[in-house]
Amino acid sequence: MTTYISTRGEAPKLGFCDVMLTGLARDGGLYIPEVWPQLSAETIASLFGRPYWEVAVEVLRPFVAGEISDEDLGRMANEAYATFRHPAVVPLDQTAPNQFVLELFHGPTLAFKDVAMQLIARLMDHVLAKRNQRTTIVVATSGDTGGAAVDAFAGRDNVDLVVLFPNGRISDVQRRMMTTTGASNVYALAVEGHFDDCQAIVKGLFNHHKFRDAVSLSGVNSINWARIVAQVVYYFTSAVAVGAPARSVDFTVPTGNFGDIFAGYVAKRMGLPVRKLRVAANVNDILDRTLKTGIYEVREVHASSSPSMDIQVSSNFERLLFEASGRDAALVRGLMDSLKQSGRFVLPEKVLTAIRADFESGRADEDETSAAIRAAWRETGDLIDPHTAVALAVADRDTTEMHVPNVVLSTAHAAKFPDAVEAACGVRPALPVYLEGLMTKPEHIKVMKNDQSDIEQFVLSVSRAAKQGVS
Ligand SMILES: Cc1ncc(COP(=O)(O)O)c(C=O)c1O
Ligand SMILES: N[C@@H](CCOP(=O)(O)O)C(=O)O
Repeated sequence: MTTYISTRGEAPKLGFCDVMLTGLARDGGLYIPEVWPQLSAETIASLFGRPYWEVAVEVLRPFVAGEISDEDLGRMANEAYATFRHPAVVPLDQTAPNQFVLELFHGPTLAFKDVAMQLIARLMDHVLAKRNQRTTIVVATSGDTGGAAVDAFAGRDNVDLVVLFPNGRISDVQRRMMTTTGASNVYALAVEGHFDDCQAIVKGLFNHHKFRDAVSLSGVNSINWARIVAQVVYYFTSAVAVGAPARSVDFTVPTGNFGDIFAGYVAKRMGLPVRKLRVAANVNDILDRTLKTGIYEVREVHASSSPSMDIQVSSNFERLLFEASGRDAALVRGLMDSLKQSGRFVLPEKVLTAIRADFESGRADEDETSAAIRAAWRETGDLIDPHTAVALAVADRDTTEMHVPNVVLSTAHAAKFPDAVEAACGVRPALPVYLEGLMTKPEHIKVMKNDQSDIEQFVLSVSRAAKQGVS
């Protein structure tokens, strides 16, 4: 059985199912496997051409072994990816010599979050039912995680889901995906603040142990290891499609909370020959600045046309700090304390060097993002979303090694951001037919102050776990 340890070194070691239900570690850190599972070159080569759900079983098996059987995992993966509207689940397009675009937006809510969320909703339900437990999930979203969670968890018997989103800072389509479900176990809260405020509240709830135990709190943000591991799968499918393990591959990833690109790092640690992982940031470029200067410094958040990446505090960077420091939990605790107290920390030289061995970075401003949307439309007739456009702009400008295939992650469908796309190229993307009613359904939203105790009161009032005394 794979065991998991916290990046802050002061929480109990857990197995996969407990890690998945726990979310944030009790010492405020993030869980990571004690030992990185390895896939051999033969196993990686054998993934070529296989159905996506089968590859998911191969990649996830070592993380869940001894706790979830292959048969159960296969059944849940099969069901999860049957909800996608493309037979390849995550098709790969070639757009230039050695440039490929991985379309991760064919799931029910048109963003890459569906890839992990459809699977982990089934995994959580499976484990909760076996244990006869209920849970209360509180999730923070800058627009996409929330919709994916609502779709995946609406109507499930063992879960209440509370979604916190920044009021007025997400697209109408994103908001409606969270507010129109009508499911009695889903609550959409519009918080008067930024995404970082919502994420800080969620972490605050986890760090309030009495509250956390009273409502049996779980999280499905990328603080949850299960989210990361489910995202590792498409790094394998796409790399194998462009020649791995015989060839190395680069990835360019539109980045905010650092979960998606960290999944690429996990793939590399498991044996996938990844040369560089390229962080693509929008104007909220804290990670690009950090990689260039070694100083992680929180600044004001600017509203951009790629709102899901309007983030300053990137949760999963903590997992990378842990790895790049040689798993020095005391160092991670010190850096996180400094972040809390002063909004910044300085990376020790050896940590920065280790990070730069695996990562590069770039940023695209609003004009560059619009130009990338226009260029894609003019050159290929494809409408791309602004997050994908940030990555394409960075890939086109900052790729340093033209002989290595570069896979750009396309993380959302253009129709989730119709105003930004239309403003850039003059064409308004239409929602797929199955979502046609979305813009006219009644919405259920509660506006909340940016205040942890108000949110706690709300969650307590809706949590059936709390009412039943489950801890
Ligand atoms: C469409 C889209 N692209 C990119 C990102 C950034 O991904 P991550 O937060 O995993 O870095 C997000 C938000 O997570 C997103 O919703
Ligand atoms: N961009 C995300 C922000 C939350 O990221 P997560 O991967 O930690 O869930 C969003 O769309 O909500």
